[in-house]
Amino acid sequence: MTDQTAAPPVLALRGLRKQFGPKVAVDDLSLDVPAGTMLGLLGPNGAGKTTTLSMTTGLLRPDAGTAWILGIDVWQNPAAAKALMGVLPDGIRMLDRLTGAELLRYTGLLRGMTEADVVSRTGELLEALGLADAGSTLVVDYSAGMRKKIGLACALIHAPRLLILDEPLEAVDPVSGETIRQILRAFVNGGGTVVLSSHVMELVESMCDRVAIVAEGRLLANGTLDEVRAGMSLQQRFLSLVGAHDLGTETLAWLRSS
Ligand SMILES: Nc1ncnc2c1ncn2[C@@H]1O[C@H](COP(=O)(O)OP(=O)(O)OP(=O)(O)O)[C@@H](O)[C@H]1O
Repeated sequence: MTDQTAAPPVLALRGLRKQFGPKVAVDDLSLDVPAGTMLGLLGPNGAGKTTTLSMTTGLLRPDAGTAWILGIDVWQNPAAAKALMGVLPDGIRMLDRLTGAELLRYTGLLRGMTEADVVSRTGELLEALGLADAGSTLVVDYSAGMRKKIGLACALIHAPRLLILDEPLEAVDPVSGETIRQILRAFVNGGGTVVLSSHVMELVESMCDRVAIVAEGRLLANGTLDEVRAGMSLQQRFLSLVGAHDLGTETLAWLRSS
């Protein structure tokens, strides 16, 4: 692990804000992510996680504020900032008329990699992620979990400094999930930095050393896993911050058979 106190943050978000019509999706959000750490971004549905990550990765222009990757302003110098990061977006259409291998090749060449590196890394990534037999299958014919894995492979192929992953283990089977955990741990142990969003508390608790919790576009907690948990489980802490939704006894009473 790198010395987190001395090194400048790999990712710095400052005053990010985004409004859709009357809805403020992200409201004055600032956050630092130190080098060599894995941050779990948590929040209930509609909290603003995807909107935050989209503004961080150059996909969605903020109304105010900006994001810096290793000191480079994503919105002033997008090409340089994007070269440093690998991104697994949520719900963005891939070029799914390509095969898995073609998609990786296209991504690698677009990233300026040499042909030889693209070929060797494509083979390694397909093998590591259990997609070796599906390398010549069109991505449109992949299952949801396979699409997630090929998306992750695309994010990794150019060996970025920062990975930004929206729900990286969603729809992924347990065997592949463990492989992805190992890949991400090795990436962080090698000095890389990861920001991932998830709804799975056990995933965040077992993998992340830092946690940020957002609700209604605002940052409610941010720090090391132990700081944020404050002596509770992450689930308890999350519910105490976000507010548990307690169903009354009469709600959905018609579902009871007797
Ligand atoms: N393009 C858009 N147009 C209008 N409203 C949007 C748009 N994108 C997001 N929103 C709204 O902004 C809010 C935050 O959405 P966002 O997708 O960032 O939440 P999230 O935390 O990623 O949610 P989830 O966990 O359900 O994926 C929601 O109220 C959503 O309806």
